[in-house]
Amino acid sequence: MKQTFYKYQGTGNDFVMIDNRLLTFDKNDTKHVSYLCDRRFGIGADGLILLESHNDVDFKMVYYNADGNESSMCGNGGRCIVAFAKFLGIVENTTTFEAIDGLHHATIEADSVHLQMQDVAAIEQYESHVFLNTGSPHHVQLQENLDQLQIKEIGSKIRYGAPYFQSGTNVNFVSKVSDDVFSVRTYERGVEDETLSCGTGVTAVALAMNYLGETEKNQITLNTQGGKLKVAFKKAGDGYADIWLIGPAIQVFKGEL
Ligand SMILES: N[C@@H](CCC[C@H](N)C(=O)O)C(=O)O
Repeated sequence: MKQTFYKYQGTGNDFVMIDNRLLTFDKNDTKHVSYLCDRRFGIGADGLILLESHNDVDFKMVYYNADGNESSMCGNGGRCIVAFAKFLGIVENTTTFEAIDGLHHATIEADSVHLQMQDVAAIEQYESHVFLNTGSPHHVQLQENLDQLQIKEIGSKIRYGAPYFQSGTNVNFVSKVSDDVFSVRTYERGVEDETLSCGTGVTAVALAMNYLGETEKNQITLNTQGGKLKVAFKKAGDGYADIWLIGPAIQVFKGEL
């Protein structure tokens, strides 16, 4: 049986999107997922996302990295699946759905999706970086000469090095533009390369910059290689709550497998 797929992108973080409400997609075939995400032999994407039915909320999101493995939360993918659910007529402009890290609320305003992220209870501060989990694990470090960095090379050393090793982390390099604007480049675990944008990554960067006192603002603009995202949040004890990731989510094309 032919399988219809869609391609979505959110600030250049791109995804194969499949309506799997009839459970026809083989979720255990890691090689097939990585083949579909391959940019030379397949469709090409940073990840693959299945939209499935849910008993209590609007739908369920299942996320795979380009290496074919199911992974933790994808913020840009979360925004894209909300746009996809609207396209399929499952939701209108507000929704609640379940992802691997729990329930997410979202609203749609024109091409922009506002996605509520899970609260962050704690941030670990080290000499040269901070570490936090915004649905996915993120190493965040301030960096000069961001444009000249060999992200794949230095990101991979950090991702596979101590204390992360095989389970790994995503790695974000940040430079301050102004009090409420930061530029970010991200090495993504599971893609094992720089991606043009990472939603949980820019969320981690915005919280980390506030935590380190680099900004007192609670709405930050993040310049990624693929465009601008916004993150809004409230401080809550030692952590952060009411965290929103805001930006475009665009359908690029439709095809058949
Ligand atoms: N692109 C994503 C992050 C996807 C998960 C990540 N690669 C991991 O395995 O931790 C985003 O937009 O958040």
